[in-house]
Amino acid sequence: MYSRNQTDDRLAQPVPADPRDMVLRTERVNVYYGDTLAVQEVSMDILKNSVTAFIGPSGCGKSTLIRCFNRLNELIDGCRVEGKVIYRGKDLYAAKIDPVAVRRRIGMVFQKPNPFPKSIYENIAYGARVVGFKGDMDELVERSLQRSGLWNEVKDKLKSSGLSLSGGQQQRLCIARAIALKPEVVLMDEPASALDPISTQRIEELIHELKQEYTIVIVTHNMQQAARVSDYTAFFNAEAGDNGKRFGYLVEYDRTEAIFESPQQSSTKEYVSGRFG
Ligand SMILES: Nc1ncnc2c1ncn2[C@@H]1O[C@H](COP(=O)(O)OP(=O)(O)OP(=O)(O)O)[C@@H](O)[C@H]1O
Repeated sequence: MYSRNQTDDRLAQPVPADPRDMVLRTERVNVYYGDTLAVQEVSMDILKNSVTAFIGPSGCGKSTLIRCFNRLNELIDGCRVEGKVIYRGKDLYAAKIDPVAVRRRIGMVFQKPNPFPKSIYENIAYGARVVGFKGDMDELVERSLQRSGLWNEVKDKLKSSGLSLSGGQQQRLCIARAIALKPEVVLMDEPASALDPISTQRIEELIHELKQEYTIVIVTHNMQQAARVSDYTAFFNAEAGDNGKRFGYLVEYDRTEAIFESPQQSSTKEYVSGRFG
């Protein structure tokens, strides 16, 4: 499933041995906010049924890049993406591609749990109804809550508000909502950073289970978390351009073990050993 490859304009990095295992690819992606370059020339592949962690110092563009994978950046005024983002061989930004359909295939979980102000049941059912789900809704709700490890805690109060749950439960509800629509990819932007250690551990266990079925990309500030949950890790850094403004770029991308135990770049080594900055 994995090899390491280098071409002229790419860093040595994980590439799938079988092309069918490549879910997402960026080709020389630049992202701008207005005239300001935020992320420069990122070319990378995301491999199927794996967890890929994005790590790096604040402001290096991790969240900006992950939002390219489901076209969420275009909801931000003035944000512009250059280069190509390819999903399953198709250009995600082609004119004929519907961004809503993209977000159905490539779901997202955010740092702050954001359940709808509706019942636990409706948090799952609402989105399914909007996309025209015609199957057994009770079964879909139960299955999604089972998959996110929340069912036993909420099965007797499905009519209660999603907002009545604890932060960790709310985040698992958001994960249940994301997977109910059967995406292929789940993007997670610091999904546990607002949670206590026990809830964090549950989310990490869940990520581990979910990768059997889904491809997961996770932004995390927590290096131990990246080391625990991910198969591959991409380290980003930021530097100042000629105009003095900082932009982020991909420094090194490899199996997580290699990034933490034998990084090739000195800045990666400094970052993962905590001697950064
Ligand atoms: N909505 C926005 N409008 C303008 N600039 C933005 C916006 N979002 C991010 N930026 C800028 O883009 C750069 C990258 O930010 P981003 O949030 O992607 O980095 P990050 O690595 O995820 O940071 P953190 O770890 O602090 O969350 C930063 O300079 C940031 O100020």
